[in-house]
Amino acid sequence: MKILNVDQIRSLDQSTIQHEPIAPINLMERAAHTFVEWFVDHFPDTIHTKIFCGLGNNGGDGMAIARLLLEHQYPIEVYVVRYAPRESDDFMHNHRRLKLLLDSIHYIESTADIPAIRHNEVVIDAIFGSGLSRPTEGIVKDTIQAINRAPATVVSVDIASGLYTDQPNEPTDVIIEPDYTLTFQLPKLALVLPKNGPYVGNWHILDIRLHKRFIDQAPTSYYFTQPSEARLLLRKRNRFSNKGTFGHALLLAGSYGKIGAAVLSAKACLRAGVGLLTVQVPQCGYTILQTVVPEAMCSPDRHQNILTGIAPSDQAGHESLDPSDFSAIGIGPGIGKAPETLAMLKGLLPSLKKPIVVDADALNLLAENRELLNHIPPSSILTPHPKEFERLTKKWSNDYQKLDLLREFAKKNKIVVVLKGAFSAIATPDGDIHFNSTGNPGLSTGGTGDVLTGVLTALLAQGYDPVEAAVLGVYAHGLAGDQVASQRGSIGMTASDVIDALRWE
Ligand SMILES: NC(=O)C1=CN([C@@H]2O[C@H](COP(=O)(O)OP(=O)(O)OC[C@H]3O[C@@H](n4cnc5c(N)ncnc54)[C@H](OP(=O)(O)O)[C@@H]3O)[C@@H](O)[C@H]2O)[C@@H](O)CC1
Ligand SMILES: Nc1ncnc2c1ncn2[C@@H]1O[C@H](COP(=O)(O)OP(=O)(O)O)[C@@H](O)[C@H]1O
Ligand SMILES: [K+]
Repeated sequence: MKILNVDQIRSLDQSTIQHEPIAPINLMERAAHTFVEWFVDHFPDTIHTKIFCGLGNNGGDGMAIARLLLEHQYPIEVYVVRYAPRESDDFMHNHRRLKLLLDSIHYIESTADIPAIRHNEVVIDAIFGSGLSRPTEGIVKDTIQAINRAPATVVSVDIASGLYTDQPNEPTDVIIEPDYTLTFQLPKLALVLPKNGPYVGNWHILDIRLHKRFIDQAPTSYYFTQPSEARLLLRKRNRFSNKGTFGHALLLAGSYGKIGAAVLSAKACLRAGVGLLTVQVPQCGYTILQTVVPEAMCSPDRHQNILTGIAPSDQAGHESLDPSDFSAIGIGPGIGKAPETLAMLKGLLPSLKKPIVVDADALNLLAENRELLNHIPPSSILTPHPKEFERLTKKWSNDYQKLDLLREFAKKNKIVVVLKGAFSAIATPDGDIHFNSTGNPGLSTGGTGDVLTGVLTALLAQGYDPVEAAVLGVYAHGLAGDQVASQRGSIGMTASDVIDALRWE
């Protein structure tokens, strides 16, 4: 699904109005209906609801929502924040209609007009939407602060009032902190950025049937992975397949005290459908790996505690490993940053021809030896969390700047970069950014990144295109987390739970 900018969203409105065709006021009515459908479903107990409206079309939505909630017997109070002398046409239309049904509409012109808000109420925030053009000031600011202080549940219409849709806010800006944002038709860039977490809450998309052809043709470099899109990437298995069909992956993982990282990646790699798996671990991990992941072959490093090279240990007659024998290689989970491990990377990277997966300390070694980036095979997948990404690049001053850095880094190095976190951002060598839609805070626990490395290595080994592997793998990893959360809650989720919940259907 595309993420469009404010100008495109405005044109999308116009295009819908022209091509459907539909009168603007009816489009607003449709938006309000869709909102109320969600609201009634979510708050079935006709809870007391205070609706705060601005004077533009977001306020117009609020007026229409108020009327529809009245029809559903909700006890409502409506407050118009009078910050300017002029209202939009569609606001005025809905204002007139509401006045016929409601004894009184309240107007907020000074702080004395701001009502007390109780905990057992819901607030609907319809002050500003995508038309926000400057920081909130004066009475709007006072009202927003009062709403934020109140113990009630807050639901924002389209986007929290005060939050820009696709540009950074200043830290001093006063913005609604909603529990829910119900946004119309398409996700907005502001909704997927970490710093905006408090101004977004749980957000949902409401389909208001805007002009599909316009959306299809609109240029963008931002996408949000939908379930149907992820499912389309999934390859069907041939009835006559054999284990050779699904590739042979090599994982280079683990060091003394971190063999668990190798175990988690290995198990996840198998659960993501790889045909054959070899794991190279330091010798201290050999027995562990052979015991807990019997499906994988294990190649012990010549070193007891760290990885030093993919040449075999000469004892026990192990066969020599040749990187080109593997359909995909994943490097990094738990490997540490010993000089010998760096030497292994330096020796290995220039010899590689196929895309690999690079994670964790392998990324930190790259950050400390940036010339190695030139030897990463094109289309490889790097999976930094924000701290690792900062080490690879530099500090950013806001999330929009971070996205620019991410895009440039992926383009310049011709690689796929998965910047992990809530709504992980996957940058492609072409400069597109795909935000993931699955996952939850339960995944914020040690080992889940190792699981992702195993998953992505397995998908590359099966021949998935690297961008598709990243989009699908990150989606499936998050979905597994969601599955665990729905069964046992998100607190206490473990990386092993996530592996067990991986599904490919
Ligand atoms: N997209 C869709 O598909 C659909 C969209 N719909 C709805 O329309 C909403 C967009 O409506 P909108 O364009 O009228 O903008 P909105 O946010 O209501 O306010 C703009 C007004 O506020 C003013 N203003 C701005 N910032 C200010 C500030 N800090 N302090 C004071 N004033 C400020 C601004 O003034 P100006 O910048 O012109 O000086 C202007 O007068 C959208 O979010 C959605 O809810 C649905 O109904 C149907 C389908
Ligand atoms: N709040 C969250 N919402 C969704 N996904 C999350 C959240 N926190 C972490 N994750 C996911 O969990 C994984 C954590 O990876 P990483 O930080 O490397 O952890 P580890 O140290 O366990 O390897 C990433 O895939 C990340 O996207
Ligand atoms: K709003």
